[in-house]
Amino acid sequence: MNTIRKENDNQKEVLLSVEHLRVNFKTDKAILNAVEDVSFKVYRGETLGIVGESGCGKSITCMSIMKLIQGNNVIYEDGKICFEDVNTLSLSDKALQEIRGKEIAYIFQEPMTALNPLYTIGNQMSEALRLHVKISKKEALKQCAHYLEKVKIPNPNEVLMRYPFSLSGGMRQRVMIAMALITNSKLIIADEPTTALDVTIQAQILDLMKELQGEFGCSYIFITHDLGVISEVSDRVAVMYGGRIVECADTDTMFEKAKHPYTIGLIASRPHGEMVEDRLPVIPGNVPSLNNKPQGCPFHPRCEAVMDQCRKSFPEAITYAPGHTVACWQYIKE
Ligand SMILES: Nc1ncnc2c1ncn2[C@@H]1O[C@H](COP(=O)(O)OP(=O)(O)OP(=O)(O)O)[C@@H](O)[C@H]1O
Repeated sequence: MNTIRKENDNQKEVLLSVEHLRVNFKTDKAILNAVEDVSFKVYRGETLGIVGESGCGKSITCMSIMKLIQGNNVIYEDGKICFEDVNTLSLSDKALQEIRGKEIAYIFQEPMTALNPLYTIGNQMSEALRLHVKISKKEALKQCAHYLEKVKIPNPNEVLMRYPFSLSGGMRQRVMIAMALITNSKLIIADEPTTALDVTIQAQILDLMKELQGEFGCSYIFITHDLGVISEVSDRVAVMYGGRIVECADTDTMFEKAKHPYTIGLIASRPHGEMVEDRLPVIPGNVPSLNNKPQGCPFHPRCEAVMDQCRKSFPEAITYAPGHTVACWQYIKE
């Protein structure tokens, strides 16, 4: 049987390494496995896209990095999350507070999740900065205006005095990006940041994020269910299904040489420019719910290439080619 080869790091510097992460939720009736044995790396200055259908565990995986999951029914059963060699899962709340918003920032689909409607933008941005940097309020506001300019918000001094509800969705998302950059975050996790925006604003925000990455050298994890967005922004892509990463590769390889039947189906069902048929192919069936996950590979009930082994156990990921891993029994030779 193939053994797992170490991923080819190509001398790139690892910023974040998630190893064998398992996240469960305890309910009255059962323990639900939301994330199972997930491992991936994020290199300095790159964008990793995480893609998969709703409920596959993208957000829970990424929120675990900063232990952001609400509620006391969450169990980090196993795994390690090394951010610059610190295991964030083992940190106290106080130590995590130091990292949140400074080293690692999380941008949500709906910025109002993070912005307080009762305070002005200037108040919130400057206080977020002053949590991590010892400067006067006046100096902080000056820096805030500078960063609002960076995210191309016109009249930044006027915007600093406004309340979040008086800004458009696109403007609020720009404010969130400015807040992530002002503290010099090394890793920005963007969770469907453009899904709620219309297409032109979405394109502007994606372009802006790319431009700022060039200037600030930060890394992004970009969570989305939209393969079009992934192909635009990502250097590498991890595909999730049923709480697992089923395939990971650089973006070109993923779109041209995907190996996992789920990835192949996902790419085939994507609207594209040269469509000759009226209908897009769809992957039959639905994503399994957490309390009804099939044994073995969670994709097997929907998979056209299903084999006996797929119903019994989930395969270990193998390195199909340098930098390209896939977890599918088809590629494991006995
Ligand atoms: N607090 C919780 N208690 C129980 N189950 C939860 C809790 N939070 C999330 N889940 C479940 O964990 C699974 C993974 O959720 P997650 O939000 O990571 O999915 P996702 O891939 O990000 O989906 P979406 O694209 O819809 O946001 C889902 O089935 C979700 O219902």
